[in-house]
This record gives sequence, C-alpha cells and structure tokens, in this order.
Amino acid sequence: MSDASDRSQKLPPGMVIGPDGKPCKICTAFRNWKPKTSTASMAAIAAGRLQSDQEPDTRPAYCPPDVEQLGRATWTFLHTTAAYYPERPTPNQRANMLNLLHSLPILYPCSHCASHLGEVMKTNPPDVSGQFALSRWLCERHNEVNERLGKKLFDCSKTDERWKDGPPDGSCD
Ligand SMILES: Cc1cc2nc3c(=O)[nH]c(=O)nc-3n(C[C@H](O)[C@H](O)[C@H](O)COP(=O)(O)OP(=O)(O)OC[C@H]3O[C@@H](n4cnc5c(N)ncnc54)[C@H](O)[C@@H]3O)c2cc1C
Repeated sequence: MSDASDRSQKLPPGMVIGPDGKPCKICTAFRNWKPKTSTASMAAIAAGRLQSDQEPDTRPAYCPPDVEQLGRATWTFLHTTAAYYPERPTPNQRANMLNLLHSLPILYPCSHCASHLGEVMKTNPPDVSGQFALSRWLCERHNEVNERLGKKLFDCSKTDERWKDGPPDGSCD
C-alpha cells in the first residue's frame, strides 16, 4: 500500500488532505481536526465543570480560522461587495471585480474549495455587468457549494431582499 493511501486509511472522518498529500488544516472543519477531547476540556471534565458530551466545538479566538469560519467570512465579504457594486459599473470597476473573482481560485487558502470554484468558473464565468447580475451569479455559486455540502439552498430571487430595510421594528440602523 502506498504512503498516501496508508495515511488516508488512518484519517479521522472529515479530515481533508491538501495538494501536498498532508492533512490540510484550513480545508478541514475544526470539529474534524481537533483531538476528540482537548487537554483543557479534560481538565474541565475532571473538575466537574463540563460533561464529556458538552465539549465546546468552537475554536479559541487565537487560532486561525477553519474552513467554515473562513467560508462564512468570505461569503459575507463577497455578497456584501456585490450588494454595493454599481448597477452600471465603469469598465474599470468591471475589470477590478473580475480581478477579485479570478484571483479566488488561485489565492483562496482552502485548496479543494479553490479548485472547485476554478472549475465552476470555467463553465459559468462571473457576470460583472451590474449589481443585480453579480449578486445573482454569486448566489448561484454559493448554492452550488451548499448543494455539495448537503445544505439548504438559498432562494436566489430573494438575494437583494437581504439588503433592503427590514420591518419598522427590525431596523439595522
Ligand atoms: C468560494 C468558496 C468555496 C467553498 N467551498 C467549500 C468546499 O468545497 N467544501 C467545504 O467544506 N466548504 C467550502 N466553503 C465553505 C462553505 O461554503 C461554508 O462557508 C461553511 O461550510 C460555513 O457554512 P455556514 O452554514 O455557516 O454558512 P455559509 O454557507 O458560509 O453562508 C453564510 C450565510 O450566507 C447566507 N447564504 C447561504 N447561501 C446563500 C446564497 N446562495 N446566497 C446568498 N446568501 C447565502 C445564509 O444566511 C448563511 O447563513 C467554501 C467557501 C467559499 C467562499
């Protein structure tokens, strides 16, 4: 058996292997990466402050983001940027937006996320013609990831509603 397949046999479920053949931290959700019970949690369980089935699944603030935190932050950035993109962008604004989107499959730290996005962008090039079209394009790309991960799909016809004023008692101001 090769080293790589030998290694993958021993991997915990959910652990992702990076392009270098090693476990990829930024590609893996923290709950699949961390040891089942951390030293701090074992101490808390021993001291009676935590039940063994109550171990928190959140990362300490000093740790780098995992695939989920990075994903949430990136989608927030991308959807917000699209929402503030002009309906009639100048050629320069279009070029800058294209640069931003085309750099993701190269620079996004989660390697398998980046390569999926790169593949998808070959058949569905970014539509930077205006705010509505761009928001829709991003919503559809986000839904493709949602679908791959078995998550609920977002209704892309409602993308812009997220940015409209809420009810009088639900203001974001
Ligand atoms: C480009 C990219 C590729 C990714 N690829 C992978 C991958 O291959 N494997 C992997 O495990 N993770 C991947 N991720 C991370 C993944 O998409 C999620 O961000 C992560 O799993 C956390 O999910 P979440 O349920 O908290 O909500 P997220 O999917 O991060 O969404 C955040 C919020 O956005 C809203 N939302 C959901 N869907 C849409 C939509 N279609 N349009 C507009 N708003 C929406 C919802 O309010 C949701 O709560 C990728 C992230 C990015 C940015």
